[in-house]
Amino acid sequence: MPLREVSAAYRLQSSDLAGNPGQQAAYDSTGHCVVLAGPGSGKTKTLVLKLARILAEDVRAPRGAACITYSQECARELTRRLERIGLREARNLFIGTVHGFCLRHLLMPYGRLADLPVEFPLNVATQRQSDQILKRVGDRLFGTGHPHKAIDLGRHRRSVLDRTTLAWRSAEELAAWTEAYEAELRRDGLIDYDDMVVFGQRLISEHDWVLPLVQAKFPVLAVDEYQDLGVALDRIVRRLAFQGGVRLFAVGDYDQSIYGFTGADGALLVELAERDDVERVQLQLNYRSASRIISASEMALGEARGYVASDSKRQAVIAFVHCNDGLQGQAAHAIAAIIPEALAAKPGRRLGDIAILYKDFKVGDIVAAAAGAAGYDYVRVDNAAPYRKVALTSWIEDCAAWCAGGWREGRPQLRGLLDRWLGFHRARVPDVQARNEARRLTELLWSLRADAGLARDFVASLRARMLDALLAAEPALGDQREQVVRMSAALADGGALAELDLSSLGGRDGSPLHLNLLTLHSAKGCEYDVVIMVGLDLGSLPWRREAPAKLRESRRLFYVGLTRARDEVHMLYSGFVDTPRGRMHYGRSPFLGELETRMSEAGTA
Ligand SMILES: Nc1ncnc2c1ncn2[C@@H]1O[C@H](COP(=O)(O)OP(=O)(O)OP(=O)(O)O)[C@@H](O)[C@H]1O
Repeated sequence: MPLREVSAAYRLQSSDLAGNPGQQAAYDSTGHCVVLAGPGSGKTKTLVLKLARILAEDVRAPRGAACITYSQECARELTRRLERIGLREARNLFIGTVHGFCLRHLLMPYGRLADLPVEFPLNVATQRQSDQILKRVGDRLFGTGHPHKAIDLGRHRRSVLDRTTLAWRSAEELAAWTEAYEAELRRDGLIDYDDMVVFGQRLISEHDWVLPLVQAKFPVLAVDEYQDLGVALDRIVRRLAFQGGVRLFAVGDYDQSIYGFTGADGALLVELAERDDVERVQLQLNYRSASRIISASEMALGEARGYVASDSKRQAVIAFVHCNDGLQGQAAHAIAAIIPEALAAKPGRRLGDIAILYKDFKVGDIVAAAAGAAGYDYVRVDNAAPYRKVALTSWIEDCAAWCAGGWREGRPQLRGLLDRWLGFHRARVPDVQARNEARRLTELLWSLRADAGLARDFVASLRARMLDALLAAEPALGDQREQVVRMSAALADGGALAELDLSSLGGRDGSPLHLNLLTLHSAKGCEYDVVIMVGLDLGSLPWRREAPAKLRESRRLFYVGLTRARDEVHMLYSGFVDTPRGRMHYGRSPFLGELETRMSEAGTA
């Protein structure tokens, strides 16, 4: 794409980098480059602009770039940021999760040619199917009520890729459980989510012929949030970059590594950056947070990183708030006192600038009930949300945003919606069919434009007229279909989102009018003026008697929460937790005590 086609927004944003030597060095890099930097330092911004530059200057269509990140949420944020500077997902620009990349760009095109032990076309198990098989097999092997946990099986499976090693056999029962589970999946002709990455990795590692094919299509690979992407992706990246001639641009932050429990290992990022053939760039400036929040977050982490605020004069609120009536009281205080005050504190501040963060969906239920009772519209991202954000549900939400008025200003862009639609098809769609599908979808979306109306009618029309046919024809979308069905159920009479209107469905991601309720894990990569963390009690964050590695990860989770804030952080606690054995007065989170002491020693309390 010639540079002139890249937007004025690109030129404007890239000129920002000139004031920051680290960002500029990464932007000017010509070989493999890894950017290591703290929160709010502009890693993602640099990655987005660098990608635009590479596509404008170094790579010519039909060749392009693959941009991989941790979650669907992060992928969507990248898509949005790229769209803002005039780039959208296309045949030669993949933006998505590692699972999506492995499925669409490794297994679907090349899997048949390798002797992988799976059936084609690929049939992906729904979450429910894989949960059921896992339980059945576990009960058969170890008896009902056995102590082994699915989460441990998942971690073992993801972190030990070579099954001939001692490391695999060292957890004998988990290994046996995995093998029996996988055998049962295969008998049903299924693969699961983790299989996509494991088989993608095998394809890349064991078949030299795949490398030039991937390199021909994607001579550039960009990775965001590298610290959370795990062992399999790390192997894929190294093989493509150092043996396959693919140019790598990766960004990440070891201190924000919070997925060790799934098998991710932040040290892989650090090792990658230390290679002689990789240019390592370190960024020190934080554009997001006021300087008191930056120094408090380093104190919370217990490591001096020397990060500096881009604007040293900004004021911050850092509050430790004791609510003596438990989580309900914390949620009520956040809603009734903190939010109205925060809204009044800055002209133009809206609900979308505020987030309440918590450990898990059970706390989310309590917070959501309080927000709902106060009449606040909110968007909730946790395991109890009515449906999970997967590529298809995100696409439906974006179509809703377009139909609810976004079409007037091209937000999101119609072309991007059409390209994503074509990307859901198993095989590359022939040009004639692609044009036909694009026309049909354009006509459909055009006819569904409305400034008002219920989201349920919109989703029903989209499904009936195009989506359900695709879902029936593409077994690889099995797990995504489940989420679409859950979305419809939530929008139906009596469902959790029964009254949702079209624009609210479209605004379920980053809407300025919705309060954000998220788990600490899902808040990664996000930023808000005001961050309210609830449930900061010992026995919750952290658990009591966590092993040292787990405790370090909990501390990093707390750090991630703090560093989402631009102006205000409110940390709520009660000094006790309610457990199945009753109320336990373990005290507040030790992270709070340490932070308060360090802040008062430093004179910043
Ligand atoms: N050179 C710059 N000049 C002005 N603002 C910038 C610059 N670089 C980044 N920013 C702004 O800083 C904020 C944080 O940027 P970004 O989200 O890219 O950081 P990050 O390092 O990816 O953060 P995190 O790791 O916490 O997700 C954004 O609002 C971004 O627009």
